[in-house]
Amino acid sequence: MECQHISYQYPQQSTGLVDLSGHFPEGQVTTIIGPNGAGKSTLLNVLARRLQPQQGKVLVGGKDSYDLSDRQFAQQVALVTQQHELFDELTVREVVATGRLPYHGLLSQVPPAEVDPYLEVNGLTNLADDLIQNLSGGQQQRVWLAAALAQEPRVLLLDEPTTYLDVHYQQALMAQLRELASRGMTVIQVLHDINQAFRISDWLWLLQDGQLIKCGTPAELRTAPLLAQTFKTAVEIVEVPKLGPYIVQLPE
Ligand SMILES: Nc1ncnc2c1ncn2[C@@H]1O[C@H](COP(=O)(O)OP(=O)(O)OP(=O)(O)O)[C@@H](O)[C@H]1O
Repeated sequence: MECQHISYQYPQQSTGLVDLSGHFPEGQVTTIIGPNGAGKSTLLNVLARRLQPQQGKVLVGGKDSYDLSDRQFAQQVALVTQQHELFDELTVREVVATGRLPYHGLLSQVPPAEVDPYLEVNGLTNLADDLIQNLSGGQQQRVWLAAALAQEPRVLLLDEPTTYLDVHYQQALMAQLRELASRGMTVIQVLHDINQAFRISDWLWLLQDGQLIKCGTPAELRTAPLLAQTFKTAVEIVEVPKLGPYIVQLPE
């Protein structure tokens, strides 16, 4: 996936995204980081075709994303976000089955055998017949991930996927994302925890005020002056035994 000169402005807003260009390496985990209001979610929504940029293009597999039909796009790109359409009356199995709609068109046409593996791999088999509205936030998050994976996308987009997850499931999710990338999926996520972002990612995009300040490997971006300037706080990078470099925010 690649951005070419993307600019996006919300109605009556001056900020959004300003002339972003860069790529998201195939089969790798990229994390978009930056302070509040930097444009991270806006960028993810542009990549997911939920917001149409006023200028520039997003390329998916070398094609302009807007040259693909809705169905073709959904076979290429899946989004896991915190904002969900009202699916309250659906069971877990039905929600995961919605991920197969780009291949079948109607929920009733989706064979259970195409849903079961995604329930299983996300630990949802026992919850399959429960209504999604009766699940905890963390369980719901796993259902949305399972539905996105059922789309069999080349590119998986995730907005703050760890928000409702406890420490155990956060680690399990990060391991799952690494595994998906190792099998060729391009994973692009927004995370607030920069240490987690640096630890898990192959590639990082650092945004500020709607602009791409720098993209590169964790080693290239892990510099105290760059992070201090972008996040407007003093930081130090310390070496923690068994963990490696750790970014610490210093008291004001
Ligand atoms: N629906 C909207 N309408 C108008 N302006 C918006 C809307 N959503 C976001 N913005 C503005 O666009 C800018 C970027 O917002 P965005 O949510 O993309 O930032 P972010 O980096 O994801 O922030 P956060 O870390 O707080 O989630 C901000 O100035 C925000 O106020």
